[in-house]
Amino acid sequence: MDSLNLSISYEPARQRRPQFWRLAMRCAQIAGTVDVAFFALFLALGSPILAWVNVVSVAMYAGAYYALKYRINKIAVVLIWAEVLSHAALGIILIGWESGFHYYLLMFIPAICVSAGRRWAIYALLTLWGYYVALDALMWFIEPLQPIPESALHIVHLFNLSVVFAMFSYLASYYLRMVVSAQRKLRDMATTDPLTGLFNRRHMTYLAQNELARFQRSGHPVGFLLLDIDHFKAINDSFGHEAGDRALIVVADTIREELRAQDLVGRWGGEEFLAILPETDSEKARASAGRIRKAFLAKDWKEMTGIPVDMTISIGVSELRAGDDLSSAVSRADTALYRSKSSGRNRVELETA
Ligand SMILES: Nc1nc2c(ncn2[C@@H]2O[C@H](COP(=O)(O)OP(=O)(O)OP(=O)(O)O)[C@@H](O)[C@H]2O)c(=O)[nH]1
Repeated sequence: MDSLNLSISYEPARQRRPQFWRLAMRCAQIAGTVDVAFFALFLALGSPILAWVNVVSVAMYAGAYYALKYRINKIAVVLIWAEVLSHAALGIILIGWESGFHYYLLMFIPAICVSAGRRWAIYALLTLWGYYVALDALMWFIEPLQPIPESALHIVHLFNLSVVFAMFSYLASYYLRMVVSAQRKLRDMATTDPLTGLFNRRHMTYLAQNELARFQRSGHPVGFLLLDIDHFKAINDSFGHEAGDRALIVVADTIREELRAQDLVGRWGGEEFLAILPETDSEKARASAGRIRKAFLAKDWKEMTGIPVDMTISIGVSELRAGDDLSSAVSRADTALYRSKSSGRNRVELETA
């Protein structure tokens, strides 16, 4: 965990959380558009100073947008902060607390929490809180400098409230999507072999334990195939590791294609694969293994991998037995695989009774 934190904190700031900066760009766009609407609203309500404040705001958001586009994130952050803080203060001092301009300050809370380190986040949150309270307290003592009619004030309040509601909802759903997609990526990374896209050994062990538990409950048969490419070292040695990797991908696809959707296939070691076949006894598992072996023979390896060698595979087959644990079933398949290798390879061998 510590090493993970270290690696994150040593990344350059602009590369950190790129989604955050993309979101900031989107927000600058939305806020600029809202300020154009504000310009029209305040002109209509007879408050020209606030109308022209919005022209400055639009310019600041446009500046922030282009700063983010060219990755000058610090300038963008300063522009956005300056805009929101000054706009909220001006709006409140000119037409009153009831205008609801202070709601915009609250939008900084989630932004600070996701973008700053913990210490800076605490300082920034305290400063924001102080600013918010100071504005509130100020308005107990002074009257708005440029009051607008009460009905107009209600309209401004409703407008501000609605914009902040909409933006919070948008931000919340955006972050939810981000978290869900990050979770999915993490799960894939934890369970999948990056080269072949098959399950990795750790996840296969987990899935195998589930199958074992199901077998112990229901007694339904579960077949195991241990598959090993023949003379794979020679392929690496003759054509290079990258060619070997290409071949491994095609091998994985071939195994996957010949099995059913409910069968579980994983990369068990370098050029060794494990398949778990639910509801399959050893005879049926042997038939599946035979299909895979034949598919290897039928494949045009040169066309698929660029390697001018026909690859073959040896397969050991076993079936879960009462009292088995995972390693005993795999180990019987391994013994059968060894027999298949020692009897000349390109064969399917069944475990002995
Ligand atoms: N390209 C590539 N090669 C790998 C990978 N993992 C393991 N290997 C290679 O797989 C080869 C396995 O060699 P051996 O265990 O001697 O087996 P073999 O040459 O297939 O011989 P038999 O299994 O006896 O038929 C080694 O050369 C490993 O370097 C990988 O991810 N990519």
